Amino acid sequence: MRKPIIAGNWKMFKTPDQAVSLVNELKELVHQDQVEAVVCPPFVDLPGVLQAAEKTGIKVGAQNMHWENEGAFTGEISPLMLTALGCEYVIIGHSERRQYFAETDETVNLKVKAALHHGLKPILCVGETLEQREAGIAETWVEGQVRKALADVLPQDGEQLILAYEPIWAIGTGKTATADDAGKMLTHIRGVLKELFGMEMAEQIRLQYGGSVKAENIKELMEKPDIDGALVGGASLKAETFSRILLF
Ligand SMILES: O=C(CO)COP(=O)(O)O
Repeated sequence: MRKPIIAGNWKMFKTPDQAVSLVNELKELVHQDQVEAVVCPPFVDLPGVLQAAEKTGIKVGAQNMHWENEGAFTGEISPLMLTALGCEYVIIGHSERRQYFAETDETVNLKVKAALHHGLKPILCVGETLEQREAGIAETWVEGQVRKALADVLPQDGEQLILAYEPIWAIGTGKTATADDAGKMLTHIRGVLKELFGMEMAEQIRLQYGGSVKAENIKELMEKPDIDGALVGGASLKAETFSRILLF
């Protein structure tokens, strides 16, 4: 049985103080362990959030990282730095990173491998544009992203992996993919994972949907057999809205 995992991607929102307040509010509202709750604040918020989240069951992740341990890479953060803080998760290959910061399938692959090597759980993001969906190539495109991101990843590392399908046209637009479309894509992705990692491992990997997830649509999404959770942007920025999603 895969434990549901719902993660909040706070993107470039919340100062350190605001981030700690949000976790404190959240922990008052959410007392359950049926769903794994993760928050992914900006880097500078991580120490405070990790401290506030301690012993609450709320897990913490970063939104990105470099693949090298250290080096002359101005402005970057390494996996060693994240593990030293006590981070458990790291989002990799979010479409905003691919679109605005020139991340490629190759760098995403390097980051996924580095995260696994350091014992960080990658939340690997994939998803198609509206043009690709309308051209009928969404499945082929997303499958290609999955295969390239996971090239040379060992099957036994599969259980650390979370994979999030986020159609770009559904992010921050209020347009959610229908539960049927999201479920269908994630079933397709699990099929690819079966081929890459074997049936048994693929059945353990948790798959998320992301893109305008809110309290009103989470239940229907979670009813799909291959949707094990969600990656939530806007609605994760308020304790009230995020807790309603977590308590779906
Ligand atoms: O990009 C997302 C999460 O990573 C989704 O963002 P929204 O929930 O704001 O659409």
